[in-house]
Amino acid sequence: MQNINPTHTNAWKNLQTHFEEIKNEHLRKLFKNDPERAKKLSISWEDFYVDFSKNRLNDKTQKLLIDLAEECKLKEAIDSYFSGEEINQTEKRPVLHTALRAPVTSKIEVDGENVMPLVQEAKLKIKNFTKEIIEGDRRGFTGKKFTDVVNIGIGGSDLGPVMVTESLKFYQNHLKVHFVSNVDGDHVNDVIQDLNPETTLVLIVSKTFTTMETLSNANTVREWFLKAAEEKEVAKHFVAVSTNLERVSAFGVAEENIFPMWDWVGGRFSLWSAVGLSIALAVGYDNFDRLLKGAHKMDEHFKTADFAENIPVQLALISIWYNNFFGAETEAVIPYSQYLSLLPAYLQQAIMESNGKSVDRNGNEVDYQTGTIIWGEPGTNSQHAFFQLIHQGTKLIPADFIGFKKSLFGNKDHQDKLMANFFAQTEALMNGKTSEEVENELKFIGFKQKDIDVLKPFKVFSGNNPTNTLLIEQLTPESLGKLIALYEHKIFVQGVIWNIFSYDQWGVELGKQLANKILADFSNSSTEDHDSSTKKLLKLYMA
Ligand SMILES: O=P(O)(O)OC[C@H]1O[C@H](O)[C@H](O)[C@@H](O)[C@@H]1O
Repeated sequence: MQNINPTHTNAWKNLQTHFEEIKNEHLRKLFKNDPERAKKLSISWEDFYVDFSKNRLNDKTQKLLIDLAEECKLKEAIDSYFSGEEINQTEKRPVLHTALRAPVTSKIEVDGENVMPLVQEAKLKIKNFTKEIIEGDRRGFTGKKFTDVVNIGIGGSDLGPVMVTESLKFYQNHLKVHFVSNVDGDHVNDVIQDLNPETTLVLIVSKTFTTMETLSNANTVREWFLKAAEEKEVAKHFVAVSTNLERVSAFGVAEENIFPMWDWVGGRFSLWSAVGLSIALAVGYDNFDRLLKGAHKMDEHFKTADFAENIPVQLALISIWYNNFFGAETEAVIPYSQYLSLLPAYLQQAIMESNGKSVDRNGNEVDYQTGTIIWGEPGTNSQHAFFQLIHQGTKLIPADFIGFKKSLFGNKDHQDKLMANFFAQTEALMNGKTSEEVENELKFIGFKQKDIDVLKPFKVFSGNNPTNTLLIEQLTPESLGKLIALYEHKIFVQGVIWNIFSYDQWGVELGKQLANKILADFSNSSTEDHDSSTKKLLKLYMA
C-alpha cells in the first residue's frame, strides 16, 4: 500500500494556489459562465445519475483533484484492495468485503487460498436456512412456525443489518425482525416483552464474540427463553454469526447453527456476509442476493471507470476539497426516502470509524485534516429541523441529496411533492436569495420601504452551499447495494489520499477498558484511581 503524504504532492500545492483563485466564486456565476457545466460535472451510470455540478469547483479543480489521486497512487491502491493484499496493516489483514459479492467464478486469495469456495458455502447455508425459516419447514420447540427474529449485535453487527432491513421494508415478508444492540436493559426488555419464545428465532451476531453489549443481551434473551423451554431447545432457537467458534460453542449454540465470518471482513463492512442473515430472513434470499449483485456492479464501476467518470472517486475527491481546503468539518447525508432513515447512522460508523484517524501510515501525527463528521436525516423532515443552519448559519456544510425517481407504492402526488422539495433545496442552497431579490419580493407584497430596510438582512440567503445530487431510478435491493458500496469505496479513496489506515478502530478500545474497570469498581464499591469529577459521579450513582 502507498505511503504518500498528500500535502507533499505537487497536486496539493497546486490545489492550494487554485483554492485562492476560486474560493470566493459564487456557484451562480460558475453556472452562468458555463452552459455545459451540468453536463460536464455529472455521471450517468446504470440507474444512477450523479450530479456534482452544484459544487464550488470548476474544470481545473476537477483536474487537480484527479492529479492528487494519481500522485497518491490511487489506481495501485485500488488494485491492492481488490486483490486481497494485507492493506489493513495494523491488524495484518486484507480487506475483502468485496469478495462477498463477487461472482462464484472469481478467484480471490488470502494467504494463497482462494476464499470464494468458503464464501459460496456460507451463502448456500444462508439460502437454505432462510428458506426453511420463511417457509416454516424449520420450526420452534413446540412445532410452531417462527414469526419473529431478534438480531443481537452492535456496531457493524447491527447498523448494517438494521439499516438495510429498514431500507428494504417494502420487500419484507411475514417475519418480524427486531434489533437489540444497546447494553441498556430497557432496549432488550422492550423488545422481548411482546415476543413469544416458542416462535422467536434469535441471531447472535458478533465477529469477535467478546463484545460486552452483545453477550449481555444474548444472556438475557437466553434466560428469557429458558423460562419457557428446556436447555436442549436452545439449539432450535439460537444461531450465531462469528469468527470465534470456540466462544460460540461455549455459549451453547449448536454447531450447525453457526454461520462463519472471516478476519478479512471488517465489522462495519460485514452486512454482505452472514452478518446480513437478518436481512435475508426479512426479505428472502433472492432479495439479499440482489443487494449483493448491486454492490458488485458498483465494485466493477469503481475498479474500471476512469477517475473523471468514477462516482466513488469523484465524491471522495469533492469531499476532500471541502474538508482540506475550505475547512468544512461536517458533511450531511439527506436521503429523500423515509425507508433510508437509518442510512446516516449507518454511514456514521462506516465513515467515522474508518477515517477518524490522526496518525498516518508511518505512525506520525498528521498535520492536515482527515475524517469528516457525518450526520443527516431524511428529507423532507430535516428541512423542518436543521436546514435553517445549512441555509443561513455560519458553517459550510456540503451535503449529499439522495432521491428516487419512482416511489415504491406508486403514489404520484406524494412523490411529486417529495421530489419538488428535493430539487428545490439544492437549487435554493446554491442560488440563495440576494438583497435585491428580497427587496423586490417585499415590495411586491406591499411592505413599506422602512420595514423592508429592517427586515432585509434577515431574509437574505448567501447561497453558494454545495450539494451532490444522487438521483436513482427506484429503491430496490440492487440500487441500495450500489449506494452502500459507493460510500464504502468513497471511504477507501479518502483513506488512501489521507494516508491513513481506514480498516482498524483502535480508538474504540480505551472507553471499553475503562468501562470494565468501572464495572469492577461497582462490585467493590470503590472509587479509587479516578479523578475528582468521576469519583463524585460514581459515588452518586452507587449511593
Ligand atoms: O461484531 P463484534 O465483534 O461484536 O463487534 C461489534 C463492534 O464493536 C467494536 O466496538 C467495533 O468498534 C466495531 O467496529 C464493531 O462492529
